[in-house]
Amino acid sequence: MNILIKNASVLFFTEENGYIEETSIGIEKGIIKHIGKIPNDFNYEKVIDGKDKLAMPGLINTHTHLPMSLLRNYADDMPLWKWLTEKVWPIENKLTKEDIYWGTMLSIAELIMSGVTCFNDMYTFADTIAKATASTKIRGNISHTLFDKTRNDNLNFKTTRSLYEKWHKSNNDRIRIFIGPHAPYTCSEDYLKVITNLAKELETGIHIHLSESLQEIEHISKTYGKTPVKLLDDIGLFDVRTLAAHCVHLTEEDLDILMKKNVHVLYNPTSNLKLANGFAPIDKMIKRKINISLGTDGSCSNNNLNMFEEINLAAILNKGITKDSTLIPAIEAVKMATINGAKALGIDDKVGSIEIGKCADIILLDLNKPHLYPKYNLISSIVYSAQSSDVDTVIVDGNILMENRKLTTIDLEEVIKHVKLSSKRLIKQMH
Ligand SMILES: CSC[C@H]1O[C@@H](n2cnc3c(O)ncnc32)[C@H](O)[C@@H]1O
Ligand SMILES: [Zn+2]
Repeated sequence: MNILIKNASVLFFTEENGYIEETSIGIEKGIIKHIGKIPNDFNYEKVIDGKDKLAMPGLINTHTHLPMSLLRNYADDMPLWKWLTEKVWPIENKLTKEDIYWGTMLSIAELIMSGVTCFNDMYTFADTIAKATASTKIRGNISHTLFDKTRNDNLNFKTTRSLYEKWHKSNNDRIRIFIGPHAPYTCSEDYLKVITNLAKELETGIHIHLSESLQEIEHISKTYGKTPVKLLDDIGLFDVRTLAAHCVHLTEEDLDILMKKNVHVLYNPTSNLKLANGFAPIDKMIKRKINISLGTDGSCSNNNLNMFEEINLAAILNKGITKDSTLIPAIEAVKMATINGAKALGIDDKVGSIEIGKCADIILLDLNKPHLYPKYNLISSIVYSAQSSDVDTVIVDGNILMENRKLTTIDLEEVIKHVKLSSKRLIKQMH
């Protein structure tokens, strides 16, 4: 369906900055074909009135565990290791394929309703996650989590290979498959080497948790006599595109390695705070021009998938930590949630900004809200004042997934019905 977004305030990026311009966007076969003057012969089936609307690139949530919304508010106020081993892993062992499906559907509904057009996920039953992604038409980068210590996985990579063959670049290239080793403390050195070779063979990337807690640093130092970053570098893992979630505890040498090897850091401020892991050295990463994108982590450690909260937190938290009010400027926080995520995933030629030739992954915010007046600076409005419920319309690949806050590809009542059944059964099984 061709769409005309007429006279909206539109957010554009420049290399160093960004600006807002009142203009129109013509979308043809899922692609942004026109910006500004729309040619008279442009045929469209749908007009979206841009009055009091801000059009911006869809948000990219670069670190999720979608099925974990089933575990929302199940395990709180605990440190990471206790949280994983005493609460999360025992209940995850009880999850069925159906639970995974409905938990994922619940998360995708939440993502779309809060302006996310693309996610980067890591979980088991990834084939089921891919099915939910395909049916809802959201864009998703998916990895099947691999462990060979602590928990056992299929060490022959059968699941990862078949996931890749079935889904990589499918659904008009909305779905891509990465390899997902869980972390340096749950995967052995040899296993990580084989994983690196698999990523090279499949020409895809790696999504991993890295240097998240002090306990991880101590454990890896005791086992290998080096930091987790140095361990992965020595293995050669960074020779393939690496998306590293958290990166809270880093030495200067670690930071230099991440910079040299173009590792993409997935920054999860809420999760880092809630699991009491600390503050990632974002200022030092910025100085080294390391690409930083934002993520929520799963809904059991956040406990929502609201990227507006992460944008706000990224901007204000780092000012407080460094006592430098210029760090991170509003536009930089917005880029972390959009174009930087696209760069991490290697799809910045397709999405992440509103430009002619890119896919139409666009969201519209309703500006006619008390907390968004006056409109002195709409980039500041996004970062310091907007709420996820201001998202009115969501377009992915030219498909309208939400209009006037109504989901078009998800029956939310049905999803909630199944989530209630799954959560009741799970809690019974745990007692
Ligand atoms: C079974 S697939 C993914 C695996 O990762 C666990 N997980 C979720 N959040 C975190 C985190 O912040 N650090 C480490 N591991 C995490 C999740 O519970 C799953 O077991
Ligand atoms: Zn995680």
